[in-house]
Amino acid sequence: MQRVLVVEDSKVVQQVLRHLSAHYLDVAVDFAWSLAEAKEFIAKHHYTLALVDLTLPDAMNGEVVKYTLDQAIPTVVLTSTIDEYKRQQILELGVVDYVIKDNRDSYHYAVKLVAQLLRNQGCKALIADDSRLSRLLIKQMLEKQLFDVQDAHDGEQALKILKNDPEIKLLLTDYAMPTMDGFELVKAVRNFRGRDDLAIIGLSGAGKHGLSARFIKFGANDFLTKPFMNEEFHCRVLQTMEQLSLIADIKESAFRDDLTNLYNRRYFYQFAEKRLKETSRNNSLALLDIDFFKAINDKFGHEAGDQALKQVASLLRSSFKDFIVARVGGEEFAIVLTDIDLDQAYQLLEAFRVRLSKYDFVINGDTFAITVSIGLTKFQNVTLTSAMRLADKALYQAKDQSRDCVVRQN
Ligand SMILES: Nc1nc2c(ncn2[C@@H]2O[C@H](COP(=O)(O)OP(=O)(O)OP(=O)(O)O)[C@@H](O)[C@H]2O)c(=O)[nH]1
Repeated sequence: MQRVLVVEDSKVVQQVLRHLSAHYLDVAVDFAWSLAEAKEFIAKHHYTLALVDLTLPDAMNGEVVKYTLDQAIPTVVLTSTIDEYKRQQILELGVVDYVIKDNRDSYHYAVKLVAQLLRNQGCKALIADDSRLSRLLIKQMLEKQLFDVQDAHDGEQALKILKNDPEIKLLLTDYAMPTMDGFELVKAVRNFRGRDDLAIIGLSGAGKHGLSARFIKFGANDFLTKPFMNEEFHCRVLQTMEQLSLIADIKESAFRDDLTNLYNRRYFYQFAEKRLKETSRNNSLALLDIDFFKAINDKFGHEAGDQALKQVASLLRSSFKDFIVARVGGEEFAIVLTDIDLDQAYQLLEAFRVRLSKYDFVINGDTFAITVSIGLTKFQNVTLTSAMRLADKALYQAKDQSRDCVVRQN
């Protein structure tokens, strides 16, 4: 579990940071007023990151920063003033970055920076550069941002690594390299990894006019000229990764059902088509429909009906953790059960049906029961249309029989 420590002695600033953390950080956050209190927290918990004020009543000269770094906690510094000397001092300590507290937006920036760093943790990055020293320096800078970093000494090696590891999310590539230069690499990579799936930042020495535009035209997300300042590097990488995260969030929410947060119909159809192409896998498809749902709406109100749908979704999610569950209609759900045979799928669905029928739905003080009818069919070597037709036919048979049952069609 990720955990963040914030150390700040101003009541007002701490309040603002609490508010922003609750909004942007989906992890446990502890707030300390002083170095002494920070030490107590650190003795009790493991922290992924610290956001600390440089000057505290019991640590006037940045001792808190030295302490968090000594404890191997990546640290972002908050400071009210900065001059070149102080900037050098802070950076030499080895902090991730510093934020100047000169307006309300700086707190916003600081918390969003922490949020992106948390997302970077465990995220894979690749450096392609023929200079060993350059690779080493960039590696250190990326590791400060919590990336898991690999490196390649030329374009060909980088391409091979990228082909074998779809989890790499960031590529930093130099322009001039033997065997395959940065442009060729970017062009080749874009054939199989899109801009919103892999971020690419082009790098090159100063004075190479026009390289930045060409890098971007070939498919890079951004460009940096060497030598770059620490702050510029961090800002560019963070902004690029933030864009990638935003696109991933938008894509994710486009595939989710608003009410239940299960996958929606659109996602289900895309996923199901993909799964059907993997002909060697043993799959089943189930369509599940709540019985007499209209009566629940009529008796307890539409709002209670919504709550009931949410609870059914939550039971489905916990019972079919290893499988894809989607809400495909008002009170209709689809499940693709992968890598198990039809008999095993039947047993799982039957167990769910019994579990649900015994569950007490308590909504606004009313307690009621819900049952479901389920149609099941094999999901292999068929078209999606015919599998859906078969599952639907089985579902109608279940409704015709007695409801509250599972019917399968081979
Ligand atoms: N509260 C709520 N109701 C919904 C939602 N989507 C669909 N419904 C209701 O679900 C009900 C479905 O009714 P029917 O198709 O007649 O089915 P049923 O009452 O479940 O009967 P059987 O399926 O035959 O057992 C309708 O009253 C819809 O208004 C929703 O998002 N929220």
